[in-house]
Amino acid sequence: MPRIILSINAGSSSVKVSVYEANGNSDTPNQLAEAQVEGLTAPPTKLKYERGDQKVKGKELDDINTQEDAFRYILDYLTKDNGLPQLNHKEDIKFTCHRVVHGGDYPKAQIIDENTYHHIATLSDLAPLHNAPALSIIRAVTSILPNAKNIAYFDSSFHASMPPHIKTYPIDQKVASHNQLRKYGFHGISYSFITHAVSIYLQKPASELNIIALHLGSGASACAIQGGKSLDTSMGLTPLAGLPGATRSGSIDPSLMFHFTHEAGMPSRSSTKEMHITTAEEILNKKSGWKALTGTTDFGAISASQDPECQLAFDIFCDRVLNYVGSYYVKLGGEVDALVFAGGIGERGARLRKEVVGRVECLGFRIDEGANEKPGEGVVVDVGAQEARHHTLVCRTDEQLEMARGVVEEAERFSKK
Ligand SMILES: Nc1ncnc2c1ncn2[C@@H]1O[C@H](COP(=O)(O)OP(=O)(O)O)[C@@H](O)[C@H]1O
Ligand SMILES: CC(=O)OP(=O)(O)O
Ligand SMILES: [Mg+2]
Repeated sequence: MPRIILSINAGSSSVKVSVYEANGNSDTPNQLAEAQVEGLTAPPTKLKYERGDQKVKGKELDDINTQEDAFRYILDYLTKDNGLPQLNHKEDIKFTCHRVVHGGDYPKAQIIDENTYHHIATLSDLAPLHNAPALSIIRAVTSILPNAKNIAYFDSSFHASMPPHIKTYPIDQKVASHNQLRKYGFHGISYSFITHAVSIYLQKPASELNIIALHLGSGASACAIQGGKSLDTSMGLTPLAGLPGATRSGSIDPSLMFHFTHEAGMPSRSSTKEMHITTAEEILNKKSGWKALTGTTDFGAISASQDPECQLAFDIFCDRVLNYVGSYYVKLGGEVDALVFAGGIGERGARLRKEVVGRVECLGFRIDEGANEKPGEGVVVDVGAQEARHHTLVCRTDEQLEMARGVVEEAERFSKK
């Protein structure tokens, strides 16, 4: 009998849930449906749904404010869809995969039992927009689908390969080691998908593939991938470091906060029993980025606007992205197969791609304007000019599929306990 897998991706501005059917002898899960609630940081939230030819796009929703609300809404929607009889019996859902952003030192996916749950909870302060919402969904699944086995996939695992001189911060090493203060890096489930997809597209084994990958969504990061493994990435101990995002400042001078407010070190009023953050962390994670600069977190609207604040936000993003493309190109010794754009902004932001690629022409990249404006169908699409030295690709990343594939691949390990 086919097994049903529910794959849940709780991002900072969206929740995406895909339903798969996996047959015993095939290693590729077959997608039955995909539902997405987006706009959690820019209400009204909207539903996108796809099952075969059946499509719903942009249905506005009321009273959906958190990732848990979004998940409960989606599960209800899926189970009420008459065209999805596979979900009529909740007990048929054998596995649920959960994207958990901060997994500390976990090098691979884990079955969620009491120990893993508590370990993920202890990391909540280090991913204030992510771990607690993911745990709220895990709790909901445990009560609604008691028969499903919950597996956590960590955004940080892909970066376990970063060498010590890249993951170590130059601070007192006793404190660093005691408090586990190092660079972890995130968006790893997406980078793993991208590596696999680009390796197939370029017909080059992943172990020989060098790419500069940009996952640009509500949270944005860059990754230098060498021989299919993470060499460096822009996020750090927390997803705040590196590129700016919808509500995040990205990297700033660490002293800035003490000049911004005298209350920087005080507990934030939005701290909860599960998650403690300081006022500084609250400001830099939730009240900065595109929201602070322009009043909206919708980068599509920012890119289309002529307002000076939007133009400034756009220019800042291009500038910070360039910092990483340039330095990762050097770290990879110029041996780069492709520059890859992914995530909501990377996949849909033609203007941003054009601007960034235009600025790195000196490195051998060049955009094909027609292909860039309207990238064709497919998981990976070339938007670079034919004569360019390196490819410029758009990859429609799919974190849910990456997790579901992992479950099928490791079904034996996950079925044991
Ligand atoms: N046409 C567009 N051009 C640029 N950015 C866009 C466009 N459409 C959507 N976006 C942006 O994509 C981002 C969401 O990306 P996504 O990767 O789905 O987010 P999340 O981090 O929640 O997973 C939002 O900032 C949204 O404004
Ligand atoms: C790690 C991270 O920032 O994720 P997202 O872009 O989904 O918020
Ligand atoms: Mg995301």
